[in-house]
Amino acid sequence: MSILSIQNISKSYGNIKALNGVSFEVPQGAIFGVLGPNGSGKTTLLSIIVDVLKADNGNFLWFDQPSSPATRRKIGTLLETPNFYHYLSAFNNLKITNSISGRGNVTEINVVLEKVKLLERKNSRFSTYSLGMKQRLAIAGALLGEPKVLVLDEPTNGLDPVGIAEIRELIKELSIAGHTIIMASHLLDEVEKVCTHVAILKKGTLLTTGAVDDVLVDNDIVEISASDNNALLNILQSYNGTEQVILENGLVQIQLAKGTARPEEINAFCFSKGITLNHLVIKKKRLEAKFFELTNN
Ligand SMILES: Nc1ncnc2c1ncn2[C@@H]1O[C@H](COP(=O)(O)OP(=O)(O)OP(=O)(O)O)[C@@H](O)[C@H]1O
Repeated sequence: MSILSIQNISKSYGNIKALNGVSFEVPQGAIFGVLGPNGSGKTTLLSIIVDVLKADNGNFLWFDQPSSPATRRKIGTLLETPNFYHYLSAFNNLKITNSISGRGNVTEINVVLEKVKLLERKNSRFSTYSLGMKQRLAIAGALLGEPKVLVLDEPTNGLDPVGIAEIRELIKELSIAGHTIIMASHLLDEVEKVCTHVAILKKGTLLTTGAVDDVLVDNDIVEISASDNNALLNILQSYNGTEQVILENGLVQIQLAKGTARPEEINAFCFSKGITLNHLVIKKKRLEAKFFELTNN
């Protein structure tokens, strides 16, 4: 079953097209990253799927059903930092969250505090919390009402490295505990480390989506040269399996799918076409380079 199915969603603010016909599916149990640079439409998309904003076109289904109070009860959201009271304890702050949102009940508060590892500090004032603890408390608030799905907008934004690591660990633990997680991020590294699936947005358009291992797979790059690199480029047009062949810094770069680089084959192919190589090196394409290429081309 697909937890969320987004179909052809578009949204404009005046003449700014924030989302342009975006479609993708979030599988059950995924940690799904919505990845894109600033301004690519991530917050707009998350706001639409939690009914804070209305799409101009397109629709979305939660648990194969149109959005309704019943589906919304199964979704915990954290789109912006909640306004917790600084002079109250974590426990009392969550009591207020519970009474305002109507989600969950008071007996659940200790359970969600335990989940985010704040139970021991439940009576400490919010003002004594580190930024990472404050964010974990915000996630605890989103966990009230036992949601099946958590929607988090840039959950590690503004945190120090320790806080970031804590939140990433927590997200993985919540996933193991059975929650499907949908999170926006502008950090490729974060999506690689935390997410199982990804949708990459650029200026409101979906560039690609799928399992992280498939979408962000490393490519093999074979770098070769000969005395006449233009002739080399030319013959490679008929070499099977290349994804891209370019001339860069005086070397010919052949991009191949991961694990398909066979240097002896390329060497033999060039030789059979009358070209002797004077350089042959295999490299891995950096994921950053791939992300840069995806979002810039
Ligand atoms: N209320 C608004 N009024 C006008 N334009 C808006 C509004 N909200 C967002 N936009 C514009 O829509 C586009 C998408 O913004 P959005 O906040 O969804 O992107 P984002 O990927 O979440 O970016 P960021 O990471 O910076 O928050 C941007 O060009 C933004 O300036």
